[in-house]
Amino acid sequence: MVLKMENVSLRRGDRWILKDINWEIEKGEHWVLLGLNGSGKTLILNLLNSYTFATKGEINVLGMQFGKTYLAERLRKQIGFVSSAIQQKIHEGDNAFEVVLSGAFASIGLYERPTDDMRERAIGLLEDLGCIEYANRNYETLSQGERQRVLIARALMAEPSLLILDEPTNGLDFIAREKLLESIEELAKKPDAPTMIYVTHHVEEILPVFHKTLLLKEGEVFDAGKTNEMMTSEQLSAFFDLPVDVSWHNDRPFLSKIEMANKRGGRT
Ligand SMILES: Nc1ncnc2c1ncn2[C@@H]1O[C@H](COP(=O)(O)OP(=O)(O)OP(=O)(O)O)[C@@H](O)[C@H]1O
Repeated sequence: MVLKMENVSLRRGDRWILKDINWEIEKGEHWVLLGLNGSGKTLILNLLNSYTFATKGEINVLGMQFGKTYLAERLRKQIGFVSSAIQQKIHEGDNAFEVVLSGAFASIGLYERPTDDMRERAIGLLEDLGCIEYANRNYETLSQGERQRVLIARALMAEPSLLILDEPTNGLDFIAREKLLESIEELAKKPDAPTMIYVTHHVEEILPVFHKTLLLKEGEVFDAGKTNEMMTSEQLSAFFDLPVDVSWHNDRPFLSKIEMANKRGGRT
């Protein structure tokens, strides 16, 4: 078991903004967390990041329970994060190599002296993610797509058991998005890959290696299970409260809205 959330709820004021979240992730699974804006995705990630604590319920990562402060540091190294929040914190002047190295210490910026093994690992990851040619460039000079690759390499430095990619294709053009998705797919297929959670609100970004999907709606689990069972026209029409049609191309789902005029004969 990699992650287990049991009846996790979060209250702010008199409102429950997460309600009874149950989610179990086994080793070797790759999951998508799909939800519309405001569905609670960031809240769940903040819980996993220990930025915030559950009002009710329990969270376990690799058998370690969250909320026990002495485990916070160890847990943080077990979970690799790629998110725009981290991107904004990267120090100006750090080059891509340094950004990747800092991942070994779960720090932003490099305060400790990296070992030769760490340097070698960082170079290997920069190569794997296709960013070795800009290893010496300052992070702030990189394009959005290049930055995301560097951040994924950084997140992998500490050899996490769980890697969370929070909307990694934000701000990427179509080509850059598809190229990044290709790299993520390659990464996920590796036998020593960490368990991955891909957080998105875009159905068409769901790669075939992400066999499991959790649908999050208004702070609650709408449904969770095999991706192909979640990605049906019927299921997603109920999820979005809107008649939609799911079609598959190259093992990836694509979503289109069903227009009222052809709704009668169009849906199966
Ligand atoms: N501190 C807070 N107090 C009250 N409500 C909050 C607080 N933090 C978040 N919320 C609410 O909880 C809901 C879920 O927010 P969250 O940011 O997790 O959504 P999200 O799924 O990440 O959306 P997006 O895709 O837009 O990033 C929203 O309605 C938000 O307004």
